[in-house]
Amino acid sequence: MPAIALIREGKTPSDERVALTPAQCKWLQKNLPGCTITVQSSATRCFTDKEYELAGITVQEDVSDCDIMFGIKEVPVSMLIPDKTYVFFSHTKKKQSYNQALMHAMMDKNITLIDYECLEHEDGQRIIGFGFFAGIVGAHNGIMAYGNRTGQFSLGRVYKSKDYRALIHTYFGLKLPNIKIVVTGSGRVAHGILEIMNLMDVQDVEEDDFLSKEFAYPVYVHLKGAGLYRHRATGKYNREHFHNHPEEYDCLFENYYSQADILMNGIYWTPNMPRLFEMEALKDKSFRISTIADITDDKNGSVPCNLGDAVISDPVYGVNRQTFEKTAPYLPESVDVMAVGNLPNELPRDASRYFGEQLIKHVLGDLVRDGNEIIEKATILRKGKLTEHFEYLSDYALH
Ligand SMILES: NC(=O)c1ccc[n+]([C@@H]2O[C@H](COP(=O)([O-])OP(=O)(O)OC[C@H]3O[C@@H](n4cnc5c(N)ncnc54)[C@H](O)[C@@H]3O)[C@@H](O)[C@H]2O)c1
Repeated sequence: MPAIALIREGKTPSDERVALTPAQCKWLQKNLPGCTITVQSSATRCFTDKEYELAGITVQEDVSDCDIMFGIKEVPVSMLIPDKTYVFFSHTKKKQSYNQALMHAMMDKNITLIDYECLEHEDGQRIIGFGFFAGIVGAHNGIMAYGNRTGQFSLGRVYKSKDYRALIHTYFGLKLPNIKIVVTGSGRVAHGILEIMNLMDVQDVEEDDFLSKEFAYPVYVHLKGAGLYRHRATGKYNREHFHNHPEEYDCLFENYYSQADILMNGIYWTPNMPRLFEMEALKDKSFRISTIADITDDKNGSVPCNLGDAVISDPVYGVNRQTFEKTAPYLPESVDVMAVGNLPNELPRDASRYFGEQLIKHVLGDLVRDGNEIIEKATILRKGKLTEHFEYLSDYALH
């Protein structure tokens, strides 16, 4: 059986997440006969070297004896070991220019690349991801930003809590004002947002009521699928058709921006999908939203006033409603945007545990045995060459 390594993250700013926790490694070594895991030592990983050692896992600097290298973020070229199989989020499948050099290096080094993002069930639903904790952290940060803007309540930073359980304790006694929140999306991110809505005692209301009433308590409406999109000609929504022809649909969010205080965006978006609103809408006096948590986080994407990644240490900025320029947060003439690309890193231990569970449940056994169709379809490179499913990357991979 191929030997597994958990490699040290090398990207800057450093990421603390890891694919398997010490307890999960221990469980695998016991329950998956022949499985051996070696952890490359790291000073910044959310589980310390000591924690892995206490779980009976070998920790060392040199992992060149291993066969399958599990990481999270892009592996720096200087850290790539030739002829190995790497599994990480490569961010190459959309021909991202900032990772083209990495793609070339992996080809030169004869590497087999499996990308977590490309692991999909037959119907296209992604199998593993960090979205749930992105939704948790993003929703918290959105509410926190609204509190900072209005001075009506105060929430601390997520990363200051030891873990998710400790975070939940900080909500004790929190009483939100009578705000109206729109939550969008249907995947893991949306689930994480809804979890925070429930924990903060924000009530779920129907679309019609949200659009026509004010409430004596905080409320949210959850928009997805038919609640968010309508075919321009037929007036209907069909999930499969929408996934294949999103450009034929209108977005219904426009009806909501004059009725909501906060937008929590968790949709999956590509440039051929309609945006939630256009930038000009910010000038509209009826645009009531003052805080946007764009957890989806596509720059100038579904939320056009997402002006680019903010960072965990400074997650909120303003966007002037007339000039559309970036400003300090919490100004009267601006809308606040919270859009950070690595939100789960505010709760790295919980996010890693959640990720590892999915990895074990759906992928790892088959990966170390003979592989399967799902893994095949997520294999971008085999021994340095593009696989059939990723031939469309050939111009990007050419060098
Ligand atoms: N800011 C962050 O730190 C962070 C972290 C994780 C995810 N994200 C982003 O949030 C967004 C949502 O992520 P998620 O984890 O909820 O995703 P997910 O894979 O769990 O769910 C995606 C949902 O979108 C739907 N969908 C609509 N059109 C689709 C299409 N054309 N192809 C595939 N699915 C389509 C799917 O049916 C599914 O319900 C993604 O853009 C993701 O990159 C951001």
